Amino acid sequence: MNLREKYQIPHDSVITIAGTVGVGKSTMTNALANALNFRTSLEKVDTNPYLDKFYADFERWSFHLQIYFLAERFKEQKRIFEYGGGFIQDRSIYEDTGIFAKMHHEKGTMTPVDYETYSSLFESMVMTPYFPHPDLLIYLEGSFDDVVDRIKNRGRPMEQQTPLAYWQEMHERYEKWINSFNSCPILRINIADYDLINDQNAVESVLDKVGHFIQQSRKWETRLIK
Ligand SMILES: Nc1ncnc2c1ncn2[C@@H]1O[C@H](COP(=O)(O)OP(=O)(O)O)[C@@H](O)[C@H]1O
Ligand SMILES: Nc1ncnc2c1ncn2[C@H]1C[C@H](O)[C@@H](COP(=O)(O)O)O1
Repeated sequence: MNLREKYQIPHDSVITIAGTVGVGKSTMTNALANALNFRTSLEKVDTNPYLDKFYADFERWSFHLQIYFLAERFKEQKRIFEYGGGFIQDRSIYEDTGIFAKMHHEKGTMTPVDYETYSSLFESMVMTPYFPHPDLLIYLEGSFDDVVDRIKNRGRPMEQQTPLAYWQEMHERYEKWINSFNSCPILRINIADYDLINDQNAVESVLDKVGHFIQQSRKWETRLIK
């Protein structure tokens, strides 16, 4: 019996991993996809034509970057649909608007007109009955200090040059955002409770939680339909 069957995770599940920059989303995405034999939908940082420019000048590039991310995530959504699910997705589309666009708008690094244009595009593309939401959003949470250590250790130059206040603001916004998020079921996991890098068994403890959670959600759905 493979791990997907062992933990009763449906073969067509779409699981998205959310959380602040550096918390461990890509690591979790790869670990779960390997264990389940699922495909990954990863954020491609190296080929992003705006990201470096954005970190150097938020005001000039924030709108361009958000439009780029929206297009990329929609392309990925189409790919996931065409394969019929069985995906682990590195970051949800909801964070683009709920965290990044909102934060840059409120901090004055995205103009009100650009924010309005972006938000109306997002609303008409994503917040509709035609947009398939993931089966589960795994929210990774961790202390600010641990997250900053991980950003430092990873060493992406553009992130090293960004003031700590930016990451602090984002960390606080994530906590508020997840408390009011309701677009799909959420499973919260604290990064202090597992270690995917040094502990071979850690992925199975996550799969165990995911399996239980999906079974519970499906029971609730069945009761609601009846
Ligand atoms: N369990 C862990 N323990 C220690 N370091 C970790 C762990 N998980 C991830 N990391 C490291 O933290 C950094 C950020 O992880 P990453 O998965 O790239 O985060 P994200 O995709 O959320 O930005 C990477 O250098 C990664 O190797
Ligand atoms: N929507 C976004 N707006 C601004 N910056 C973003 C957005 N989505 C991702 N990013 C940045 C943050 C990081 O520097 C890289 C990759 O994110 P990560 O959380 O490390 O996977 O892109």
